[in-house]
Amino acid sequence: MTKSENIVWHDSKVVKEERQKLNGHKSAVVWFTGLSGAGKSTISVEVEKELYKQGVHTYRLDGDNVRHGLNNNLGFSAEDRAENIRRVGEVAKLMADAGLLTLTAFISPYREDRDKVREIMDDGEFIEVFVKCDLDVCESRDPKGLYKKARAGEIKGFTGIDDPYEEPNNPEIIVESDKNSIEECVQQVVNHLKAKGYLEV
Ligand SMILES: Nc1ncnc2c1ncn2[C@@H]1O[C@H](COP(=O)(O)OS(=O)(=O)O)[C@@H](OP(=O)(O)O)[C@H]1O
Ligand SMILES: Nc1ncnc2c1ncn2[C@@H]1O[C@H](COP(=O)(O)OP(=O)(O)O)[C@@H](O)[C@H]1O
Repeated sequence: MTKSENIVWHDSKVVKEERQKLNGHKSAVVWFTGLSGAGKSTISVEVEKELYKQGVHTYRLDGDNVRHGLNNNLGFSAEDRAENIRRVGEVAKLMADAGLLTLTAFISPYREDRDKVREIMDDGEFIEVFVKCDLDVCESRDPKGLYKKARAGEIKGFTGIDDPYEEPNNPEIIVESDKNSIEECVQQVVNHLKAKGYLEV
């Protein structure tokens, strides 16, 4: 769906596959989803560090960061979250087209919004990582003190408290951050990428 008319696609003479060849690895979007405090940022940061050590070209998009710039006009209504995820999905797709293994860390609470991102990606280039963690554990971690504020009624529509989180039905990876250490979760993601051939051309 585009609002503008009279726009015509212009192809580049260098394509994604050539960029991947130059980089020596595939490109894709590794999409972390889960409750606030589940560990999306922590795990994706460590995965990126590990991939960098292995010579992989990466970039990481994080909800808190993107909402300071590109998406600073969006709040947390269902409509704004959908638009947040739509824009991030498009940016991540461009980054994958540029040859990067792109990591994203957004709550992305709605299955439909995540599935729409999957749909715009080429086959095999959307790797959904469900960072599974009991709400009780997320709340006890409360790294930013937001659950406390939500329970006190100072934040309305907080995911998991008075706003929904829809678990993925069929994610490529499930890391259980309330059962396994940060290192184990990181290794699980890196191992998957290696085993599925993403780290080579
Ligand atoms: N109402 C409400 N619900 C959930 N989260 C809230 C809310 N208000 C602020 N925050 C903070 O914003 C971060 C989530 O931003 P995202 O862009 O990932 O959210 S979403 O994907 O659009 O749902 C989230 O970051 P993480 O804790 O890293 O997930 C919170 O720090
Ligand atoms: N196995 C684990 N995986 C990820 N984070 C963990 C784990 N165990 C404890 N934590 C802690 O939980 C918190 C997760 O916060 P954060 O990464 O900001 O979550 P999110 O990005 O999902 O909101 C951090 O303080 C982190 O150190």
